[in-house]
Amino acid sequence: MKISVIGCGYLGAVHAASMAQLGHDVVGVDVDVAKVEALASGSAPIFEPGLEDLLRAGAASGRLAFSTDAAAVRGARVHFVAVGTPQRRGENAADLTYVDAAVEGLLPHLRPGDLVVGKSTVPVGTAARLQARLDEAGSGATLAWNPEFLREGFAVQDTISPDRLVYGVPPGRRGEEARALLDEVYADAIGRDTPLIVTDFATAELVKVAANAFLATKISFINAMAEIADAAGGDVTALADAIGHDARIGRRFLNAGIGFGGGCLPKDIRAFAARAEELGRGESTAFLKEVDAINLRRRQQMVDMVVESLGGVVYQKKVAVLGLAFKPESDDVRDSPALDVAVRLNGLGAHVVATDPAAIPNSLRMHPQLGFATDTLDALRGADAVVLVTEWPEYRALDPVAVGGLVSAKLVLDGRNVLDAGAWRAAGWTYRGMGRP
Ligand SMILES: NC(=O)C1=CN([C@@H]2O[C@H](COP(=O)(O)OP(=O)(O)OC[C@H]3O[C@@H](n4cnc5c(N)ncnc54)[C@H](O)[C@@H]3O)[C@@H](O)[C@H]2O)C=CC1
Ligand SMILES: O=C(O)[C@H]1O[C@H](OP(=O)(O)OP(=O)(O)OC[C@H]2O[C@@H](n3ccc(=O)[nH]c3=O)[C@H](O)[C@@H]2O)[C@H](O)[C@@H](O)[C@@H]1O
Repeated sequence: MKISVIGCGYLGAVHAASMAQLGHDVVGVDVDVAKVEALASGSAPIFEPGLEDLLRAGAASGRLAFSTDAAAVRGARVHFVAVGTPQRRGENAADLTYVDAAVEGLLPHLRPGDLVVGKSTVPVGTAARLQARLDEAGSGATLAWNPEFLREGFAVQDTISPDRLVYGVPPGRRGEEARALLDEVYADAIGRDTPLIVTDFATAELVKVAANAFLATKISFINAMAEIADAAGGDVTALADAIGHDARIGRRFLNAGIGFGGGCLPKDIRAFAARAEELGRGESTAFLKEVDAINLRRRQQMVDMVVESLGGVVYQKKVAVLGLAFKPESDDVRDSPALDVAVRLNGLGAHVVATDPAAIPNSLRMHPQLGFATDTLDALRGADAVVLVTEWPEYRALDPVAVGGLVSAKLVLDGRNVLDAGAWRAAGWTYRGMGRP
């Protein structure tokens, strides 16, 4: 099937390349010229494991193309909208201007029977409004909402073999046709056991924000427990292991530390709460404000721990910051807790030398005032404190004995609770985690 993907960022680039991998003829459209040039030449503009291989394979097969020209979508039967829905400046609500512009840009090129599929994360009510716009313009096209649950770092595998699919479709015959087209799109992605939920627009939109709100709540819950463990002298890691054995709770997303970031969880819970307020149901999502508040204060708690461990003064102390991306296996620094900690320490006058396997270029663009080292050992050399804030495998694997000889003081602060405290202490280090004795 011929497919177009509007918006080729973290979501759209992977979606386009994966759809080509599944055998479709795909054109990706983006307004960013540099991004389109990179994608068209088979080079990934973002760090995402496996993406570059798919881009090359897609180009070689002739089934994957990219363009800045909206008219390139002509002839496609299904059009995925994957543009950004960032937080509106100075507000909590989502900015829908890109989604609206993408749909307006599609209108002149749609043929009756085409399917426009929303993938972006939007406030509930958006799909109904966009279907009305398609109808009012006389496009003859149908809208479906097919939220995306991929995780950065696993985006390709999550797209090629999703753990579930959700279709929000209009009622009646149009909905049946939409479902049939989406089934065709995903025919090779769906295993026999892949759960498929076919529902209305509002439910599909809500499933997405509810999922992210639940994940964010789980993380803030365990971070609140970490605060109590710190005050009472308990170990949040053992606590998470213990409660995680209860299958009703589960161990995943119970890792305490400096909290969640990225281009989605933080802005999605804020937009959800803002939309609930518009619907007169602000009290139903009031807890999300607490989830956000717990999350945001973890960053300062980490900074306070560094200051305290350095005797109250960080001015001109060399602090090696391990990690900048909001999570490992990504170069994404949108709302990154790790980068935030580095910036706050720098603001206090510390001589920050930050390192990250993938996120230095994005961090440098946003915060050129920070010091950077591409080599981990260079970052560690002469450090008065080592602060681990993104749990890349190479940082978890550091040998405390070997790196002990590089630093000025053997002080390590583990913002992700991933280091073996016993091994670091045995090598002569002062180790401090978050919510660990
Ligand atoms: N990043 C992720 O892991 C996931 C993101 N999402 C959602 O997907 C949406 C996109 O997110 P990201 O890919 O992370 O954002 P992004 O910022 O990386 O990508 C958005 C892309 O859309 C392009 N764009 C903007 N207006 C356009 C237009 N009118 N025509 C063509 N292209 C246009 C931008 O140039 C940019 O390349 C958001 O709603 C997000 O919440 C959902 C699941 C996963
Ligand atoms: O809507 C989205 O964009 C996506 O948002 C998240 O995916 P992602 O942002 O890629 O990353 P996660 O793995 O969810 O991690 C988010 C943040 O939570 C933090 N985290 C995660 C787990 C944990 O136990 N503790 C914790 O602090 C991570 O370090 C990271 O900063 C969701 O997991 C995806 O399902 C969703 O599609």
